[in-house]
This record gives sequence, structure tokens and C-alpha cells, in this order.
Amino acid sequence: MVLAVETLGLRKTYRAGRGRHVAVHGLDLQVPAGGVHGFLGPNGSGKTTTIRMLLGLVRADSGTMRIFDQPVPEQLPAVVGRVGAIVESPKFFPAFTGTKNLSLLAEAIGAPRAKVTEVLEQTGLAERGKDRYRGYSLGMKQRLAIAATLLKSPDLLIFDEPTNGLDPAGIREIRQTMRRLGDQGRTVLVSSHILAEVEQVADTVSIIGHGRLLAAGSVADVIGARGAPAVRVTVAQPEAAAEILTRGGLTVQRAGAALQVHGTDEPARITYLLAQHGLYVSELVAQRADLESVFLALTSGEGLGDTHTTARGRRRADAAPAAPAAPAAPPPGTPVSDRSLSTGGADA
Ligand SMILES: Nc1ncnc2c1ncn2[C@@H]1O[C@H](COP(=O)(O)OP(=O)(O)OP(=O)(O)O)[C@@H](O)[C@H]1O
Repeated sequence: MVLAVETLGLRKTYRAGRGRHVAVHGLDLQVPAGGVHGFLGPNGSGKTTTIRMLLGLVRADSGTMRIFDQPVPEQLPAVVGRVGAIVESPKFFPAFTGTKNLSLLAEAIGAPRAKVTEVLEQTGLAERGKDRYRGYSLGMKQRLAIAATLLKSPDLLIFDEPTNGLDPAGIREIRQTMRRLGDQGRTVLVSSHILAEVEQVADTVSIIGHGRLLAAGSVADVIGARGAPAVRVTVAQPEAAAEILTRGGLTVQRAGAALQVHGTDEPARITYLLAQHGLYVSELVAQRADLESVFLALTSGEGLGDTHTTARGRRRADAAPAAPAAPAAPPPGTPVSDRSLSTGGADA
């Protein structure tokens, strides 16, 4: 597999009080060349720090990084022409049109004028190029930022949370733009903590928590390996029901007032176990496995997972990261170590 980006044992610590906080913790990342790669993790899991290290904006403590097989940051000047990134909101002149803003940038980097029209088309802004930037919606502003990165025809595009603050229509536009770029054979590395949008657009994903890789591979592989279907159960006494189902060998998570039950795809087994103890369900919904459920299971304890009951019936509000009750063996093409699935949080 040809890789656009590869990191090995990447580590970054920041000073925190008298000690150090581990932001990126021995991260092994592999981004295949061509297509859209979702770089997923909860807030504070180390996505931005990783991207900033790749772009030479922050120095790594240890580990290696390669972009298109060139070691970076050492060889960054050799590959930077092939890389376009949006890490922070770029600055445009509000009183100038989109076209004018892009023309100025094109001139600055020596890109041909025809390129401006081309990138406006690629980002779906052709119709609005003559409008002033200050009248653009947030989604259009973000697409203009993407258009600006496309001026130099990069092979690798790195977007850090590109849909932050956008409404659903804006999110869809960015998603379509990323998909179009991936279909053109470019590599799009997009970080996000919003699963639904990434699941629809990504070919492959890496999921991180506390700066470690928790799962990676194609979206189908990652869901297939860990996204066992769940059943959502609403019952009058959820605490008692959770105990009973856990004793019955099922894995139970609290999901608001309801329970999320893994370990069986037979809802009848759940009703049977509960009815034996005089508990009757008011609602039972079999749920499709998706990236979101995998993500929540892998990152429970990272601040996103719900309180859940363990096999011993203990309630843990802050379980160790990556603690699905029975982690499946990593499927082929899933460079995940058991260590990263079973160890605790950052050891700053
Ligand atoms: N300059 C810095 N100094 C100190 N700590 C930092 C710095 N930058 C990031 N951190 C810490 O490092 C950890 C990782 O942060 P990072 O921004 O990389 O995560 P993230 O996954 O991108 O999160 P988000 O989605 O919120 O942007 C966090 O605990 C953060 O507080």
C-alpha cells in the first residue's frame, strides 16, 4: 500500500504545571495515498497536535513522520509543494470578492490565473466568485479556504475539523467537496470528532484516544470488527435491568434513561432475561452498527462515553479508554496493538 502519511512512535508532551502532559503518545498512523482518510478522536485526543507536527509547526519529542515517503520535518521543503492544509481559519479580505481574494493568492504563489476559475468550480463556488467575501456563509468561507489550498494542486490535503461551526447544509457541502477531491485521486486527511459526517465520506479511518491509535482500517473493517449490533432497551428500572443483563453475559451501557445492550442480536433474549425478574421493557430497538457506536465504545473514558456497567456489575463513570467488554482481534489491515486497547490513560 502506498502511503501519503506515516508516523511511527510519534510522541509529543507539553509542560503542564510542574509535570508534562502527553498529548501524542507513541502514535502509529498510516494514511493510504488517494481517497479520504478520517482522523478521529474526542476533543483533546491529540489530532491537532499530530497535524501540526506533520506540518512542521510543532516539534515532536520522538518518533518518525513521513509524507510521500520523505522524512519530515527534515524534508518538508521537498514535499511542501504537494501539501495543502487548513489548520486555522485563513484570512481573506472581507471587501474583496472570492475571485479577487484567490487571484491575489494565486499571484503570490505563482499559480496561473486559470487556476482560480478551476478551484472555484472544484469547490462549488463558481456562481458566487463575484460576490464579496463578507457576504459569504460560513460554509462558503470554508470552501473558499479549501479553494485557496487547491491553487497549488496539492496531492495531499489536510483539514483540521473543517466543519466546525457549520450548519447541516454547510457540512454537506464540505463533505461533497472532500469526496470530489478524493475521487480525483488526491489524499484528503480530515480530522473530526463528528462521526456521522466522516462515516459518509471516508474510505479509511484512524481512531485515536489520549494520543494513541485505538483502531484503523477501512470504515467497513473498523465497523465490522468492533461494531457489534446493539439493542436499545427502555425499562422502568434501568439499574436493576442492567445488573440482570450483565449477569446474563451481556454488555450494558447506560444511554440516557435507556440501556444500550451488546452481546446479542436477539432482542427476545433480553425480554426473556428481564421478564424472569418481573421487569418488562417499554421499548426495544435493534440498532445498526455504525462508526459512531464503535467510536463511543473505543473512546469511552475519553470524555464521550456513557457510564457503563462492567461484567462484575460495577458502575464506572470514567472507564479506562478503549474498553469494549471483549475487544475483538484486530482484523487484517488494522494496525492496532492490544496494548493500545487495554492500557489506561496518558501517563504524563
Ligand atoms: N500548546 C499547548 N500547550 C499545552 N498543552 C497543549 C497545547 N496544545 C495542545 N495541548 C494539549 O494537548 C492535548 C491534545 O490537544 P489537541 O489540540 O492536539 O487535541 P485535538 O484532538 O485536536 O482536540 P480538539 O478536537 O479539541 O482540537 C490536549 O490535552 C491539549 O490541552
